[in-house]
Amino acid sequence: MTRTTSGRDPIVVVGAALLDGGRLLAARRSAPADLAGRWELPGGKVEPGERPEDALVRELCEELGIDAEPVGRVPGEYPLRTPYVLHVWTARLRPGSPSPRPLQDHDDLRWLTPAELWDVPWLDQDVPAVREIEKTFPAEADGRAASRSADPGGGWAQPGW
Ligand SMILES: Nc1nc2c([nH]c(=O)n2[C@H]2C[C@H](O)[C@@H](COP(=O)(O)OP(=O)(O)OP(=O)(O)O)O2)c(=O)[nH]1
Repeated sequence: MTRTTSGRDPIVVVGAALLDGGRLLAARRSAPADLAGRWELPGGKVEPGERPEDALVRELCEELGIDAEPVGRVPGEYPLRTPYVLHVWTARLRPGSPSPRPLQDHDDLRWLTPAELWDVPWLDQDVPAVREIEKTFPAEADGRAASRSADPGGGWAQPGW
């Protein structure tokens, strides 16, 4: 899946905060060598003319074999290596979807509870995005409601978290 953009426009990589039962899916990269062994949000590059939500669904199907539904955009734009920037979307499994499997780009998957969120070595560039996800992780899932700063006015829905 190779593509270019004209000029110096950034290329958007969509990453999924895939949530199920109050847990977040983390994926361990198997390639390239400089990223292998570190954990990321599954997803990939948006094709020219493709809607980010569609890219997310496509990438999650290709990489994990799942049928996912985007829920909403996590605030922020996170710089990766030039010319890429990471946009994060919350997502959930559609009813009847297979469970995720590491079909390409990854060699391990973990469902993380809020308490386990920092148990994996995330890619350095993903840490700010994971911090943003953490703000709206379901408070009821770990009993730390008072310490969280969910932003119901932020414009992204959280059903199913
Ligand atoms: N999907 C994803 N990629 C990330 C994250 N953090 C990060 O630095 N990247 C980098 C790795 C890659 O250089 C680039 C996205 O590559 P990719 O391999 O996931 O995307 P893709 O499937 O569309 O790529 P391709 O191999 O088909 O060309 O962004 C992340 O959290 N999720």
